[in-house]
Amino acid sequence: FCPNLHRNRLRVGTCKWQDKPASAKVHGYHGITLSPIAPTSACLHCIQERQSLFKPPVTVYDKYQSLSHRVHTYTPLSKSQASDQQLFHTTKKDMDSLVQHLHDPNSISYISQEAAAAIDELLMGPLGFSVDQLMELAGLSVASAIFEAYPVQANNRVLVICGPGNNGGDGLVAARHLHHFGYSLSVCYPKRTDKPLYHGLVTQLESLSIPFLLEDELPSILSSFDVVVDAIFGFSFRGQPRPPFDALIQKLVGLPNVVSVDIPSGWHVEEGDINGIGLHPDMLVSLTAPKLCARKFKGLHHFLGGRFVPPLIAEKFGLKLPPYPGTSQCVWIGKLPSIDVGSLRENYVGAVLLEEHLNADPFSQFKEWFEDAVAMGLPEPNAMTLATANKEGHPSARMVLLKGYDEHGFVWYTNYGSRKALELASNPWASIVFFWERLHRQARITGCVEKVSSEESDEYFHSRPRESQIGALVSAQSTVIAGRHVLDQAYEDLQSRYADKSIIIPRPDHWGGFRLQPEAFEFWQGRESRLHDRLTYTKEMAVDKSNWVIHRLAP
Ligand SMILES: [K+]
Repeated sequence: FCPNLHRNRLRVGTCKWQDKPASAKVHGYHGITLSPIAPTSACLHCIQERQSLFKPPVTVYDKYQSLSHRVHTYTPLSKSQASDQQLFHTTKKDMDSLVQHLHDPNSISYISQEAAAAIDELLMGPLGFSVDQLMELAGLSVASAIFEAYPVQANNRVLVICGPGNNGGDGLVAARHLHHFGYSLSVCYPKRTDKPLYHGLVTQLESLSIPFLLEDELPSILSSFDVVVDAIFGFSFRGQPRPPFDALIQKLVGLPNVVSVDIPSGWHVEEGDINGIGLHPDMLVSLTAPKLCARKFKGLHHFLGGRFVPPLIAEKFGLKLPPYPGTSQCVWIGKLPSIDVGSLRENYVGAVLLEEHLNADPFSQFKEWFEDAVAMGLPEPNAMTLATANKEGHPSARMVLLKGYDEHGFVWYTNYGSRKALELASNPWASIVFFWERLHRQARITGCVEKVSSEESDEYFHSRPRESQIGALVSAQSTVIAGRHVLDQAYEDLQSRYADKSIIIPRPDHWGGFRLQPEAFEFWQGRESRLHDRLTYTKEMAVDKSNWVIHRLAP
């Protein structure tokens, strides 16, 4: 199962467990006990347990086949990773459009206060929306965007400060969703609106035992929150903030990780901070369309939410808005940050690799990790870097796809005239490396390489799609060619030669498999503060050469 927090749904279908007994497994700090087949009450209990135990900084990996648990909206360099699922569900046109918006934020419309109010009226008048409906979607967008920018593991404690209007209502809704996403919520709502909609939202939060804090309680504890949501004023704000909100807004000035809903509170809706309030949030979630003041926003994260604008409104107001990826409720519209490569680092928190967890046999250990990578839905978990060297010791490395593994070794297929094949012919030693980034894991395997039997190559060759078979025939890999047309022409010729699908395409002699027979393995588990776990299996030091000897290496 997958507690698919961000997408507002939970997969509770039948679990797929590859070649494994129905067993519980402990990862890292917390054991999550998974029921073998139908994840019903036991799993729901796990989720509750996960939410209550899930204090930062802990990562728990789910071991069952699932959708990627992270869903993303193209946050460049966000702390989260772009999900392949999401990419696949986005059309090429939308992708192009998104990329264009990322590179040119001016391609998005910014609207005036008057236009925002007029859109509001249209939506809730002739277009048939109700306020609670829009508020629900707006609040969900805000919660989704926060989930993207401030992952729950590292930013668990969230305070939402709500104002007296609909912006405050968005905050109340967002608080509820954030609670369900696994955050620990507190709300400050000093001037409650006396309307059934707001009473309902407050009751919902109270039923989740979310504490409501008085504004007097805030000064001493504000810094204890990881994220503070400013849902005080939105597009109807005018003039100077009046008490008690003036003082409340001042408490947000200078705080890190402030998220403003629609407008940074106290800012003029069109001109920005002309009141000299000094609030400069880290993140802004514009709703429906960014307001003019958002042009002055200089924070790290700018998202657009409110995925409900019908084309009629976009046409009437000449709105240029980016497409939302996949099923996402928000889309990144910030400026691409300049990249300091040296500062790109991930702190690997969560899982551990201890000697007592390790299989005595490295092939079983690899199998377990490989299956974890598959179960996590990682893209191309079988992609590996293959490093070879020629007889002078000059190295070369490239990515290849693992096509099989067992106790005899690790197999991939290639062109026997390629650089790697030529290098292997003169120096059979090679190294392969798998990096499963989302699991913070790396597996390194070194050994001697030999060609697989021609029967094995034949079998694999004929299992490939016909187009790939033709591709293998076409490409004299690693040789210099005059241009792309050489390949296209040869491909076309062969396609017509083998147009009759009953003709078996012969495997060319220059194409086949290699098998690396391991002499050494290293399993690397990223840990906090660079104190990673590294456990090796080697043979050469073993007294009995058939046994593997395990050592721990300093990280
Ligand atoms: K606001």
